[in-house]
Amino acid sequence: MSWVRAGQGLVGWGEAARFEAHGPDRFAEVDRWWRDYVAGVDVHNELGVPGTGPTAFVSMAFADEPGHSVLIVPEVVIGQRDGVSWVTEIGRSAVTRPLAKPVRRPKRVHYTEGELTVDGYRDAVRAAVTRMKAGELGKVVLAHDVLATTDGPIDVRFLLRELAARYPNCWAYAVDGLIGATPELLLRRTGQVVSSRVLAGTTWPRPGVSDDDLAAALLGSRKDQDEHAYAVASLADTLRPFCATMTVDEQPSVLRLHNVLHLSSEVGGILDRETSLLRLSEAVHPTAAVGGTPRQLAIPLIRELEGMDRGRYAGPIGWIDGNGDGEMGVALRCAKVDGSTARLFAGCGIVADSDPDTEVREAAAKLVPMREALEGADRS
Ligand SMILES: C=C(O[C@@H]1C=C(C(=O)O)C=C[C@H]1O)C(=O)O
Repeated sequence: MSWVRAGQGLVGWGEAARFEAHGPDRFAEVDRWWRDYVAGVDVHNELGVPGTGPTAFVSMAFADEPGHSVLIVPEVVIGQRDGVSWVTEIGRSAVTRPLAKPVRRPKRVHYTEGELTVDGYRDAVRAAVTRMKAGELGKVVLAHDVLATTDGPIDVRFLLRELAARYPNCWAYAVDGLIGATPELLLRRTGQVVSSRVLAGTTWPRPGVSDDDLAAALLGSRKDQDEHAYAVASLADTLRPFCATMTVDEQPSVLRLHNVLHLSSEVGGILDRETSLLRLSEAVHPTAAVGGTPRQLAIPLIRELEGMDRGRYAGPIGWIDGNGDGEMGVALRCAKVDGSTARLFAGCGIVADSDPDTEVREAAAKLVPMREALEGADRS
């Protein structure tokens, strides 16, 4: 298990406990189970900072149905933040296990279409544009999948190492077979303080165009600004009821990654009452960065047009501690790994002005991180 950005974060292994939940009450059920678990453990904690003491990794299903959500309490958690490092052991001592096996790199990777083919995706985007031009809704985020098969079992540690090296600005995560490097922070809670990094509006590198020109074009694009504004408003509107004060960036900035550039806004708040990160995540998920606007129309439309189960892709993923603090990212730029296969996902926000072929290319750019990680491509 992992949640690491720029060398800081948490890594865990072993399984001291696990809880799974389904359906619309999944956040409340995981929250309740975690509170009961924490109440039942005898804690020796010399640091008392977030991410120490009882700590669990969490990965929530995108949709109420289908899909399953999971919380795992590792036997060992290694943490590092602001020059402080720690080890947490849960249950019997597991640090002194026999040495782990060497990290294995896949020798051969073969790609095939997923449940929603690229042509099917283009058709879905076209259908969504028609619905939005008719004024049914403002934005919907549609995704498709790609299957990768390798010559032997995929070593999650190899993928994490590759992702962390190429995307130091993203959170390299792994929870129960869902691996990725997300640039998007749904919510961080540290005591009363909450923050979020909302992304929506994307471009990608092309030969002969400088990153500065790309960034300027993105900032100047009405369509991307509109997509972005929907996402920021959805996060801010659902978080506001929990906050005494809130700040929202007036203008987005540009987040530059090596495969894509995004419009990015920071939202911050001070909670007006004790609310766990899980319950806050329940309120804000799915933002219009991965769902749409209005949410109650976008979610059924996603199901209708994608016709596939997203599973935990685009759901909240991260860690929580015994005080209800933690960090939840949006599970993007990821793959669900199962033995020697990986199911990669990527999606794009669709508005009335979207062009289906351009959205297909944007989704392809968002698949790059996992493809590079699987292939162990040259990092220079
Ligand atoms: C849906 C994805 O990404 C989201 C959609 C974006 C967009 O449409 O511009 C940008 C960032 C993410 O919020 C994905 O990566 O699969």
